[in-house]
Amino acid sequence: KRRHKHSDELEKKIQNHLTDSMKPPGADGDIWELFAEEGEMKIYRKELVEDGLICDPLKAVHSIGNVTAREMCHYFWDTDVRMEWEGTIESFRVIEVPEEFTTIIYQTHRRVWPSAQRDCLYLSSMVKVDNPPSVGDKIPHDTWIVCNFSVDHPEANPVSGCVRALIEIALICQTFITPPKDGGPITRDCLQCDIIYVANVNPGGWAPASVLRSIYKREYPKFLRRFTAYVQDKTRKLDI
Ligand SMILES: CCCCCc1ccc(-c2ccc(S(=O)(=O)CCO)cc2)cc1CCc1ccccn1
Repeated sequence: KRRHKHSDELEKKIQNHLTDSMKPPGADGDIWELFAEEGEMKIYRKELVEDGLICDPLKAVHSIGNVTAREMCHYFWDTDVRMEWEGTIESFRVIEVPEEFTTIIYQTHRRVWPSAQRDCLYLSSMVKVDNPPSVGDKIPHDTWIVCNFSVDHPEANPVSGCVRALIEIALICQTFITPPKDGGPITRDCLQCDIIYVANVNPGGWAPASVLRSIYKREYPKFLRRFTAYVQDKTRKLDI
């Protein structure tokens, strides 16, 4: 059961995301504010201040065609392509690979004046979910999750001057297949991928509420637009 130091914590977090994060916003009686909407993409936030720090939880739901849940999670998890879609990190290093689809990453984010620069040290794991809860009456073909959460590590060797931000993030993707009416083969056009992205970021130290909230308001929609477009582009049939 315990494959590495963080196995138990990882399992618990994945279970929590599958029960809590997969509920549509508002189902849990919580009041989510819809703050960005573009087509199928809807981004919700809550205002949360902990110890005087802005820790606004974020939840985004999206649905895109022509890709599978595994492709979405692979490109989100795979550090080989991280800098191709991530716009806010200045540098990152894979510190340790505890097991095949689990890495421990140290990354620094671009500094946002007047706040101090932030860094993150987190475990990132990609897992296929066996018995997913089905949302509504659609039956998913498969469900994948990437779970990123802050951990400690002796070899982080942090950049001096950085304030350590703490993150709890998950990308949960489900593939839905609509076979062609004429009984023909299943192609990419039969695929739909439903996406849930939840992010809880504690900035780790003081930053003006107005600065933080404007960063989140700008960066999350940009990230979801850019990342989903990136995966659709990487998986598109090669133009012959
Ligand atoms: C003064 C700035 C304080 C916040 C700095 C901060 C901290 C953490 C994060 C962040 C955001 C997404 C992830 S991830 O989804 O796991 C992907 C891998 O990188 C991990 C970390 C970002 C940012 C910078 C602000 C910001 C907010 C949203 C989106 C992008 N940038």
